[in-house]
Amino acid sequence: MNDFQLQIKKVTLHKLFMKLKSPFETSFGLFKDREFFVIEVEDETGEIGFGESVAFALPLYNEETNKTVKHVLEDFLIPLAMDKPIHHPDELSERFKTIKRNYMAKSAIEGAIWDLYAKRRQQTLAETIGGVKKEIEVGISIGIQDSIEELLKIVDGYVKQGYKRMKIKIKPGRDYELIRKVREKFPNISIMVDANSAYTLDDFSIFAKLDTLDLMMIEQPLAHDDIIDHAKLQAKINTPICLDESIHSLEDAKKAIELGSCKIINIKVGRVGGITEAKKIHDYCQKHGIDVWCGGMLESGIGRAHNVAISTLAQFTLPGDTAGSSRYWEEDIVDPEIEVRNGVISVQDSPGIGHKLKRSLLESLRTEMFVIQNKKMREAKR
Ligand SMILES: O=C(O)CCC(=O)c1ccccc1C(=O)O
Ligand SMILES: [Mg+2]
Repeated sequence: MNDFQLQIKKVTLHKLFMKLKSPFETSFGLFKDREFFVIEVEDETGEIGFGESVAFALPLYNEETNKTVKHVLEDFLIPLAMDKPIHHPDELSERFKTIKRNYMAKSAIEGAIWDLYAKRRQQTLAETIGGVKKEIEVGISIGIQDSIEELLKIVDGYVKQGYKRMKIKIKPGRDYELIRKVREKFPNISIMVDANSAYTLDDFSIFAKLDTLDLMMIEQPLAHDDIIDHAKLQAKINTPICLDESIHSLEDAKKAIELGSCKIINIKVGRVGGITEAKKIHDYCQKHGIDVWCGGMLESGIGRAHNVAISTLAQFTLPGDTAGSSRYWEEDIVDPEIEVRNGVISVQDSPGIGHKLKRSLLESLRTEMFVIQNKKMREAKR
């Protein structure tokens, strides 16, 4: 096991453009489509792994964009990944340490290498990272709607489909009254809200009212880079606060937990720089009794498959934003598509992410492609 190694021969960045089935509105903006990179890594044996970058076209969720991801991958991370053989994917976060932040770029290449590594070992990605579940529970994220009638109808539809919890996006002016009506109509379902950092402590009265609605949690109510005000808010309400945007690393998680800024953490592999860091946060939360769940970034099936794998770790005790392929896409780029049955996904049992890429569909959705060859290997062969 110790003498295992893989050497990266070639990395291909496929930039895709996919139209969403219907627009998705958050407090920071409206998505009508999704532009992102699929990362394909090939090693010296010809084995291939896939990763997905979760950055958006615009820096509205955090500071990264498709352009920064491409720049950082091409100029820094891919050369570091190709520099010498890899014995285990956990080595990469150490190798990337000199490059500050740029977590989504790091996660994109690291994820592809995890998939490749798992395939080389003939294991599922879930097994490779230490997952223990064969099935995971799934919640759904519902964008801001034009009317309460529309919102109630959508919630009703997802309740009937069996989703295990409803997450409803909120923003100032579209919060308490709407959620109160949803709670009134559905007294017994799990409801949470996600503000995507749209409020400040001046809005305390809104949180005091939301606190009466028996919500599972309130996700990232305050600034994207804050943990101090979140601690002040958490001290004044019973509803657990869940942090998303504020947590980029194990260090961030430790500080937030110590301060009492949250009781729950949403782990997005892309936001924390990859699976290795996500596992560290998971393990720490497990030790400290903090529930975690897997967030989503409107991924294609490649990113979703990685999310399913990470969700099989034991401390992912709450349903994640891992709704299936048909939630956002007319047709997904993976085969089989990610399928949710009665609010549950069955974890694939074929090696790696367990889903094949639909190559011709990928090509038809591709707007740009960049191929980076390992020059060292080419020279060695000559
Ligand atoms: O992928 C999903 O289904 C979750 C969607 C979601 O809530 C979201 C989508 C885009 C950006 C941020 C978020 C979020 O979790 O905050
Ligand atoms: Mg969120």
